[in-house]
Amino acid sequence: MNQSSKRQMQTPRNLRADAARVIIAVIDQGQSMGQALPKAQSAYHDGRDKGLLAEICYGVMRQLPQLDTQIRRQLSQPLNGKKRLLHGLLLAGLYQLKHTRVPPHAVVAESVNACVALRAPGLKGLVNGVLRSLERDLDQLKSEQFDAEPVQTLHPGWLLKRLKSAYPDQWTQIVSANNAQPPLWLRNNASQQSREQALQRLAEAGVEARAEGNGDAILLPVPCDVTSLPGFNEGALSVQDLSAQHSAHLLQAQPQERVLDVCAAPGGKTCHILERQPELAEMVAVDLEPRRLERVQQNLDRIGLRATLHAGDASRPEAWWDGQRFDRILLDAPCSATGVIRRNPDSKWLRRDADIAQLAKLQSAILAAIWPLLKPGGTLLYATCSVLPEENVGQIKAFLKDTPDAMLSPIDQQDTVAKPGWQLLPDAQAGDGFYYARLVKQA
Ligand SMILES: C[S@@+](CC[C@H](N)C(=O)[O-])C[C@H]1O[C@@H](n2cnc3c(N)ncnc32)[C@H](O)[C@@H]1O
Repeated sequence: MNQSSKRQMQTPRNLRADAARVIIAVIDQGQSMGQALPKAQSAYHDGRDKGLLAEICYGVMRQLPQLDTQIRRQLSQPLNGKKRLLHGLLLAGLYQLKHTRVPPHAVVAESVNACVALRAPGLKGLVNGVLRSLERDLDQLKSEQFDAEPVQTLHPGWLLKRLKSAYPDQWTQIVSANNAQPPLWLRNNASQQSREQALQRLAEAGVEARAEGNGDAILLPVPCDVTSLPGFNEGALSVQDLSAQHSAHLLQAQPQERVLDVCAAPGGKTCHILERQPELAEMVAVDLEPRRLERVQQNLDRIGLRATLHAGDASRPEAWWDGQRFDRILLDAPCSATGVIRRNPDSKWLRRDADIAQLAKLQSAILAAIWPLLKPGGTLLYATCSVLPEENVGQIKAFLKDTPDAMLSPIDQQDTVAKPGWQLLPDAQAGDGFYYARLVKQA
């Protein structure tokens, strides 16, 4: 038995203590929620506990600077070193008081109990005192206006600067969409059922749902456990944001074509392309991370689809490419994910300004390395879930300038060589922030 299992046997399991550990792992140790949260959730069997743990941790990430400011004011000295987890516990406590329906007495009692699980029973009094004092001032805390813009807007200063410069008229809209809870979007599998049939089955199961746009997207206004939806386990439905669902429609794969999906994991777009065009000659999906590629296989298995998977670096195709060119390529490039902050609020605190130039460099290296894999006459769809021009319009403009056989295939009338691509901004009622540019190789 390892040290951490021994420790867990000696101390009672406490959901607030686990939330504190996840929060501190993200804000102090730079782990993503995607790494830290599933590990913590695996200790719970009840879906409601898993859900509450996720709600608290994601909520704290969304509201972090305001919660942090309001807690620090209560402390005569910061909780550092061995006491640091208690700071995470107070962040979780204040989030619950301000933003959830958990009764305040339960928030305080559970947080005080968590001190034992966090091996700090001597700090029960401090946690009790701070949370009770915050509870007394709750109305004032909820409506407080903060002088510092990063605290008021819940965004780091470097990102605000970039958003203001790129979107002088829309940045406040972007910021408020980033701070909202994202809607739950499903993708209907057109090879198994029509969207109308899907809506009928959902209605029969008592699930409120509506279709949006001309594609496969279905909006669930009330989030639920998707695995219990009719057809989900058989692959008739998948979870995928509305904006991400444009990729298969824009790529327009045809029967007997060879298609490459670069940077494919966890495979949402690979599966959608196959659902819309089941008669491909071959679908090849590549991702750098072998463990993430396992997720692609799991998604393919659930839906009953097949693809050839390679773990490899997209900027070095010589290591995995068999030399046969592709008719269509989807390049869903690694990016800042600034279009999906509402789904990954931890990214606001994990990313740094300097990452953007590094990412833009990687994107242009991948584009240049992948372009030779496209047949003459073939189509490459470049996609990111970023809203930053350096990764999107700037990237494609430079590529078109440097690549004589690359031509823009406009997505709409605004998509021109002077300002190539289609930039979607996050919308509280609709899709994530996304960018698409479609390029054709001259025959
Ligand atoms: C935005 S995600 C892709 C999402 C995916 N297309 C989907 O729809 O489910 C970006 C992916 O790029 C992968 N990646 C990052 N750098 C890479 C590289 N140099 N070569 C190949 N894949 C890379 C990451 O592992 C990650 O899975």
